[in-house]
Amino acid sequence: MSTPKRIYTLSSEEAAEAENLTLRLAKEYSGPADEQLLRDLPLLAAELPVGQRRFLRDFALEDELGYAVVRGHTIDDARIGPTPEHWRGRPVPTPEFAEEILLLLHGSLLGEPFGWKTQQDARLVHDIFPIKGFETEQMGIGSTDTLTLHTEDAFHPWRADYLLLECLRNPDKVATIVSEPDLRSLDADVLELLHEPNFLIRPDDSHLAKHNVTKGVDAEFSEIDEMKADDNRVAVLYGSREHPYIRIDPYFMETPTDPAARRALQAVSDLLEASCLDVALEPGDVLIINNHRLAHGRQAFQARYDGTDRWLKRVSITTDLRKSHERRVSATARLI
Ligand SMILES: NC(=[NH2+])NCCC[C@H](N)C(=O)O
Ligand SMILES: O=C(O)CCC(=O)C(=O)O
Ligand SMILES: [Fe+2]
Repeated sequence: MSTPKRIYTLSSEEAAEAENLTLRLAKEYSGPADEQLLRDLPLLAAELPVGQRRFLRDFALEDELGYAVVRGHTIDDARIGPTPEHWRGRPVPTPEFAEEILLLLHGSLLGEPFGWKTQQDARLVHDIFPIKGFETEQMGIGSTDTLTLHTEDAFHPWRADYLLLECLRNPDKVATIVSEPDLRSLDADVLELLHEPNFLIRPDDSHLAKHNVTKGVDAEFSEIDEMKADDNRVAVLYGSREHPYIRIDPYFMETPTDPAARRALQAVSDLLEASCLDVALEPGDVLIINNHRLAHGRQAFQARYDGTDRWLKRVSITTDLRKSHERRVSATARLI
């Protein structure tokens, strides 16, 4: 048994290898949703430096840590160009296609990338940067308010197993917040209630029709609407009793009417808040989140809106495409 490692820093030779690989692939494929690229990803990932690949595999298999960082990729600031004003209306491929490929390659060592028909107009690789007019929103595109702690897409049974965030720029060192609570510190009765289906987690606002192009996706948005009002109670903790997994987004959860369940949710929320750490991503960092263990968020900041804003890329990874089979149009389709 090796102890899990938190960070892998590439040597300059490894960074050059990874960069050459992604620049080459960016010329060979048409965009992040290129069917052939998605088929080829695991084969292509075999060309990434072996140390980095082993690090990701250890992280996944040990399943101990909530997050890990691969640091030291080269980001060509001039090539990627200014931080866009919006994720809509970008060219395909974008100038940062090589960086999107890098993120997808990391993901393919952990599982299969997928996207939501109800989020960022069904794009597979998401942009996270501040957008004018959304400053106070509880979405990745907000800024002036702390993005509260959450499991990514906590409301959904097919949510990601891993969430990957890649930093393209972050001049003000705005921190991503990570919280890896020691759940064993909770009282036994609280733990018991959290392991039972007592809780309502609602879809977050990024899945609302008003934030997306809705053409042809009516059924999916209706389903999101239904999920905002249904009575599908779920457990916040699951898996082993000794080292449980967690699924939580207090901001988008209903306050339980039962006083004991309410206290249990408050206790785990307080523990999450007390377990927070800041991780300020640097350009070239890939943050790998175990979405069954980590709650994450982001510190508040002041957007610049001058092309130099913080800019991350995000992709969701599943270890089991099959569970969403009914929703995907073909065996290899990635949108659910
Ligand atoms: N507590 C929260 N703010 N939850 C929602 C998280 C933001 C959401 N994942 C987005 O894409 O923007
Ligand atoms: O901006 C960050 O560091 C995290 C963003 C995030 O959690 C999200 O967009 O869901
Ligand atoms: Fe998130």
